[in-house]
Amino acid sequence: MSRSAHPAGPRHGDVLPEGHYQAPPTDLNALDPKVWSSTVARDAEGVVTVGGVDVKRLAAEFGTPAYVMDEADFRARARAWREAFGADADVFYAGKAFLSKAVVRWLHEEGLNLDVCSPGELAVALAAGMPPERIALHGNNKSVDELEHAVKTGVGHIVVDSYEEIERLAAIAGRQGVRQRVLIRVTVGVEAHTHEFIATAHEDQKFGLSLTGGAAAEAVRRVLAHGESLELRGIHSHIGSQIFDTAGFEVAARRVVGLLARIRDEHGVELPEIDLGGGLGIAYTSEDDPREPAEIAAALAEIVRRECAAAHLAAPRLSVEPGRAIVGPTAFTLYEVGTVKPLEGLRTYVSVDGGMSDNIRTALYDAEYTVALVSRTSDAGPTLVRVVGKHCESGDIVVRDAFLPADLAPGDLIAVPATGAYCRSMASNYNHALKPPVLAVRDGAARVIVRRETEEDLLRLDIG
Ligand SMILES: Cc1ncc(COP(=O)(O)O)c(C=O)c1O
Ligand SMILES: N[C@@H](CCCC[NH3+])C(=O)O
Repeated sequence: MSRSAHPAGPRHGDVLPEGHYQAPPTDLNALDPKVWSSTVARDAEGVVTVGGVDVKRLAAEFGTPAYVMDEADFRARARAWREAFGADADVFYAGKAFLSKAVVRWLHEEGLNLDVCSPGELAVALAAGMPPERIALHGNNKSVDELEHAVKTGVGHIVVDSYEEIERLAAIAGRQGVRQRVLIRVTVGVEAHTHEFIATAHEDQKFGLSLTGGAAAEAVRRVLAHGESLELRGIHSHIGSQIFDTAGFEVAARRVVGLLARIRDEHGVELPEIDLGGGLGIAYTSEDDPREPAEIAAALAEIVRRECAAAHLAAPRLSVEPGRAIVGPTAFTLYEVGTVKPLEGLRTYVSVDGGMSDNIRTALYDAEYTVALVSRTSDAGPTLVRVVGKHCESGDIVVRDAFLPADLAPGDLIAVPATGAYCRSMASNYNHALKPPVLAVRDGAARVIVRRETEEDLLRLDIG
């Protein structure tokens, strides 16, 4: 995802390096099904509809900016993951990607489990009725209070991430008279980003206990030593984000299974579970080619089966934690165009009524998005645009370089697809922006599942 040709991006009229920047689309009115959710279409007037509701109606009724979530698409993706992994594996949706009570209910109904990584996420999960035993708790610095609450709640398992946490949790479970199920998060020395992975390069980060450095083995000893209050169920690894192939998972699985074999040899215990985490990629632009859940599930199951057979271990139960791959493609962000500022010889700056407060990923990760005019079609030719927000930052960019029709005008509605993951969940109140609502659309009806913030919401926290 590097942009080496021009640090500032392409200029209008540039010959763009092939495969590096998004090329001008042949049809600006077309909506690539790779990046738009499955019910998105244009009606006879050319207005984009989702779940049978047109975006002009959504904007009129609920205002902009708004995250628009395609409920049928979300459910279908969740179900596809569940079915792909089958009865011998568990799918834990990673709530950090996006969580709300409605989403928890959909997940529950579709038979998925939930990974939470904070007391806030746990509260939403419980408020929406997710059975505690189907919740896993993550985090690299869980407080005593958080652990006490999680154990009391009866969460299915806790993924421990440090020696301190093992000692704290053992004491807490002991006091509560329960035997808490735990997985140990290990650092497998694999850093995976899209097509590449760099073995051993990922030791230097805050998550997990190092396999190569021996910390993982020591954590195993410590958890087993607390056998009365802690039940060691398995090993957890998570290798990165927006990954398109399974090569990194293959290395991770081999190393995790290697640890399982050592645990059997040293402690005489065969652990029944391994969790390979999340990180599977989605299409943000037409150039991305994610793999289907069935293909990923088959590949991961085969990797684990092969590695276990080689180590003469019975294959443990596998779990995965996809977040982005389920929720990312299910939503787009709907904006109204406020200003259109052509910069001669460069590009046209299109200002929308949101920005880095509703999508920080472009500024934070140099993430790539695409954009479309959705309130009408246009026969005008493509013009190179940068979609920017209304914040006091020159880095307040939503879509760095894309093409929109040259007749784009204030009042038009544009939408950025694939914003279901890590956009609302990472939204901020910078410049006292009000976080946009999340709308769920299905079968011709739209409803608010997370309401728009109000100035009263902001002022309520401000104790003058
Ligand atoms: C432990 C863990 N599990 C699951 C996920 C979900 O990742 P993604 O949304 O990329 O699938 C993350 C986030 O990267 C994570 O840290
Ligand atoms: N938040 C990141 C990924 C990190 C997820 C949590 N470990 C993103 O938007 O891509």
